[in-house]
Amino acid sequence: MPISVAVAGASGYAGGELLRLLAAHPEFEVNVVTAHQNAGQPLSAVHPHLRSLRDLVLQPTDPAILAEADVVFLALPHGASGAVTARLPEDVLVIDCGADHRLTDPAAWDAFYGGDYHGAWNYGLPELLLDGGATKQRENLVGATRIAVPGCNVTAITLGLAPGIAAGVIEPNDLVAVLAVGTSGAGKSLRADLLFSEQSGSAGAYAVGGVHRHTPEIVQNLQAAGGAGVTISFTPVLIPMSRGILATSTARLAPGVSATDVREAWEAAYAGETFVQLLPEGSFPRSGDTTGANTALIGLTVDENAGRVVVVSAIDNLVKGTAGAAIQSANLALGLPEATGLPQNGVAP
Ligand SMILES: NC(=O)C1=CN([C@@H]2O[C@H](COP(=O)(O)OP(=O)(O)OC[C@H]3O[C@@H](n4cnc5c(N)ncnc54)[C@H](OP(=O)(O)O)[C@@H]3O)[C@@H](O)[C@H]2O)C=CC1
Ligand SMILES: CC(=O)N[C@@H](CCC(=O)OP(=O)(O)O)C(=O)O
Repeated sequence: MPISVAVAGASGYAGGELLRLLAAHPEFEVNVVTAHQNAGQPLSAVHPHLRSLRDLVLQPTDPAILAEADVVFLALPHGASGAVTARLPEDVLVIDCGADHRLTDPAAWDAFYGGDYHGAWNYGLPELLLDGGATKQRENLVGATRIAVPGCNVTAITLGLAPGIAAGVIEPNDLVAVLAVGTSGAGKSLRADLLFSEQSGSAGAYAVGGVHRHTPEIVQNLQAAGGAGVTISFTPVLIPMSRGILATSTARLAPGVSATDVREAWEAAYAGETFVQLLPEGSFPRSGDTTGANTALIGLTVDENAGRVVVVSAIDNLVKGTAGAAIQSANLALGLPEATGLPQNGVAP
């Protein structure tokens, strides 16, 4: 018997990517898709690329409709999922791609989001190192019934820096990250600043100066990895590409640490991981190397003059940054092999 799945927010970018991956998953069957303004439309009207699901019709995002499924994926705007999740039965596995259940600190929620705080859920980043690398987050996901998927910028930076924090080879209090990000990260809703004529041929920083709402989530993750007193200055730069994130993160070397120690820390962190891969010294990923894949690629070196570690991490924001992480976490929660239905290979060019 296939596992019955519902996707809320199915007309958006994250919802569409969930559906593309779920349609290729051998254990899941998508039976319910919901939307807001597009409710009543055939799915094929908003996602003409999803041919195998063309007979589905978008329904209103009503918890009673979603509760018909065994597994519910939510891809709703921030603040919209809390009210829905409160009305879903305990025995339904719920995976929220929004921010509503990511933060453990209500004060951080108030400061960066505002509105009702709905509490933190199990965090959907299986490869996240915990407690100095003693364990990883995947162990907490087995059997979970409520999972909060990370923000995409958060995933790129966390996977890049956590090994150095966990191993104590970088200083946690002087982290800097600058990210080139694609426009699909902003969602599908109409915004004048995202028009083709505004974006094409130009790059611009946004949420500059420690105000991006992903900041407390990154700090939360790196503290969980073992860093005390984590501070990070993080600046996203919107560039003219539809998908992808390329994060360049740097950190001061801890005293007495060599370049060999650094590489060994990252190698140990990701040895055996299917979806997080460290590239050889001298190789750095391009965001396009991960397009369509649930893969994070990491390039690493030490800038000896500056005394800093430089980590370049690439993900597809809609796959490892959202929909892929959601399905990887669902696989773990349900006791399925973690990589089931998830592509390691991307598309190129
Ligand atoms: N895009 C990305 O790269 C990433 C997104 N996420 C998260 O995933 C979630 C969805 O993002 P994304 O797909 O980009 O956004 P989109 O704007 O593309 O899609 C939003 C979806 O939510 C529906 N919706 C809008 N308003 C409401 C409402 N009030 N109640 C119920 N449904 C509503 C929309 O329906 P309709 O179109 O019919 O109005 C649409 O299906 C967000 O929480 C986002 O932060 C997380 C990581 C990365
Ligand atoms: C281009 C752009 O606007 N990108 C978004 C990324 C959104 C994301 O990663 O996810 P959540 O919204 O779920 O946190 C941003 O920087 O806020």
